[in-house]
Amino acid sequence: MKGTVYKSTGSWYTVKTPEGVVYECRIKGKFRIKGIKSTNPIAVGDRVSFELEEAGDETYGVIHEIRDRENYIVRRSVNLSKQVHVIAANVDQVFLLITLNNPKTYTIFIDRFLVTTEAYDVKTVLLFNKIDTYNQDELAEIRYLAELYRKIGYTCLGISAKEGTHVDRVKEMMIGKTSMFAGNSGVGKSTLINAIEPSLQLRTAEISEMHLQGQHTTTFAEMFDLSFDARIIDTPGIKGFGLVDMEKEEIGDYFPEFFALKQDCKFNNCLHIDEPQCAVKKALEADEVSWSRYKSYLQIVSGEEDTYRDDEFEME
Ligand SMILES: Nc1nc2c(ncn2[C@@H]2O[C@H](COP(=O)(O)OP(=O)(O)OP(=O)(O)O)[C@@H](O)[C@H]2O)c(=O)[nH]1
Ligand SMILES: [Zn+2]
Repeated sequence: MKGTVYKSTGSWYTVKTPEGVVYECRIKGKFRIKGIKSTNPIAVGDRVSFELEEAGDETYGVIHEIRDRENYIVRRSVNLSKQVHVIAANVDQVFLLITLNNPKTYTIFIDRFLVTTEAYDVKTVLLFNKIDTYNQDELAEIRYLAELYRKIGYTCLGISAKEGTHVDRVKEMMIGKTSMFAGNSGVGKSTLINAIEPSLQLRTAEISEMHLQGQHTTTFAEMFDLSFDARIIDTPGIKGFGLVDMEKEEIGDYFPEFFALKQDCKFNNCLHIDEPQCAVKKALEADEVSWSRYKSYLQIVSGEEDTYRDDEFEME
């Protein structure tokens, strides 16, 4: 039998067949996924094959095969330095929620996020939320940012999760796909998800209670079917994604507008910093590449940790 993993608790996996039948499954033997060392062999979103087994009067599935992943997103493991935790696999798109204030989303945060999703090969849509609260100047700033990222190739949309503005357009983009929602705490992820599917009560309250107690309980991702042929993967408490070891030379490739110019740089391993005849620097001087993007790039290449970085990229 074949199915998709909707939930995992570590030892049990909830698997749903294409017909919509749900089975609790275990794993048989060891699974090694090429190229990564992860604490969990199977993640939410994985497509698996399993066989049913009987134990007394209980029936459960035994997973014996996992299909190649289209992509996957990881979080660095806090305790085991080289190991990562796979948050989700086979993600069609991530919606990154951005607000100008309450809370402020920094462009370095957006750019770091986009580098990670580019590296994971996951499509990202930028949603500028809370447009109902902005004055003319702030709206102009949103328009400027949206234009900047649109030019690079990212879909951008201004929304109000609270008032429902453009929520229909977000829903349209979700049809037939598996989506995730990310962004700083307080940008409106839960409000948006509730506007998209009011019947879906996500674990928001549960998480804030956890915060109050100051516990760092491991929270697991979970996939939900929505009422309009769409799926979401809910990952409580995750604002951004962790990135596994990336070479300096690689980072520029995850800035699509830099990557497009790279072939015109004199050196094919150009870091676009001090090298002569660099096409990216030339484009920068000509205002064809954004300075704010370039600044983010320099910061990421230098390995500088911003003060808020670890918070942003780990579990809360
Ligand atoms: N005015 C306005 N307020 C909004 C909008 N979206 C969310 N909010 C408010 O912003 C606050 C935070 O929203 P949440 O949906 O809890 O944010 P979140 O991203 O889920 O936050 P975490 O659970 O901490 O990650 C709430 O008070 C919401 O009512 C919006 O479009 N306009
Ligand atoms: Zn260059």
